[in-house]
Amino acid sequence: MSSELDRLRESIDAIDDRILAALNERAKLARTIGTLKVGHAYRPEREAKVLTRIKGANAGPLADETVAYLFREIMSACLALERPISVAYLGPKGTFSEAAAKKHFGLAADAVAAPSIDEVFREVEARAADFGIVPVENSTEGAVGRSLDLMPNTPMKVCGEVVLRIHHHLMSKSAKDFASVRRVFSHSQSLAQCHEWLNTNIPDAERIAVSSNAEAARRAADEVNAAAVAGDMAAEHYGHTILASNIEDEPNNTTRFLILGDYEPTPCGRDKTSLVLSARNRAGAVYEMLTPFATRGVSMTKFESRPSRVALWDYLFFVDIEGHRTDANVAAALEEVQRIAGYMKVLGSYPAAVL
Ligand SMILES: O=C(O)C(=O)C[C@]1(C(=O)O)C=C[C@@H](O)C=C1
Repeated sequence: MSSELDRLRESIDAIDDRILAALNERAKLARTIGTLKVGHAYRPEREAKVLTRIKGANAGPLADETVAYLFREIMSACLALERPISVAYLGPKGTFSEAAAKKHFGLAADAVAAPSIDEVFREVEARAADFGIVPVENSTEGAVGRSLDLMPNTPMKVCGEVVLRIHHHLMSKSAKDFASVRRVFSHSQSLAQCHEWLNTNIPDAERIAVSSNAEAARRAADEVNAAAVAGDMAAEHYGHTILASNIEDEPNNTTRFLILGDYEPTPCGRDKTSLVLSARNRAGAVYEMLTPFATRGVSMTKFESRPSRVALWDYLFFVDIEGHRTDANVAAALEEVQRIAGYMKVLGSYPAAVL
């Protein structure tokens, strides 16, 4: 006699068959689309539209974020069937950059660890990887200088952004509690982001800054009563036990990454454009240079200055605006800014992060 539970499970099996058939039908269409495309099969503007549409169409009870993640993976698998893609990230395995690569491209993409931010740029420029992902800013620690410094000279385009909530955990293989932790390894930015928590909970443990959180997890795994401050992926990769979760001082700790590649996305409706500018060296020059954005109704979402490294007290300005470079008001504003600025490079127009 079939119980209520068995009947419900049979219904789920029948639905799973329909989902499976629909998934394969979708995959076949994507594969055909793949044969029609020239260049990269990856189309971030289309992916952003699919995810935005699915979130809008979702009737629940699954959350919009949940269905978006499921469709992220479906598209990742469909893309791999068209043409597998590789993505260089700042390694080693277990870094937040790897988590950002997986969040943006899904699990079917081939994520390749590079030893430095410079090497991520080089791999994409040399076509050793299809795309690269680099961190550009953290909500508590500010700009990632090296990523910005390499932007003006790369022939690659910015073709996407990823926003990742950063959760740090205290993890160890050998220490069973806070009291037995003698040394804590982490990247200097992460030690800074967890400064208050470390002062309160393990004030006597020595803090050692290393090149990445993943490297910290590796070092801590080899040493008795050592711990690391790192993320979930590093804990999993090095087999640590998490002694305390989410120890970052700022609960909204977020890092923004940019995707680099030899591809210029067309508009998707919710786009951003990244630029580098330099102002002529006279009073009011920066104000004057940015005025066309205000008069054309273009919103600026980021303004960051960095020494140009060409002349003393000479600066480059990294600016993000809303809209695509081909939108009429953006194109008109850029034309005026170009005339006023000493130098302007459009790094790329790309879909604003959906996930
Ligand atoms: O529409 C396309 O161009 C596709 O290749 C299909 C698809 C998808 O699965 O929806 C797959 C990969 C692209 O990055 C964008 C979308």
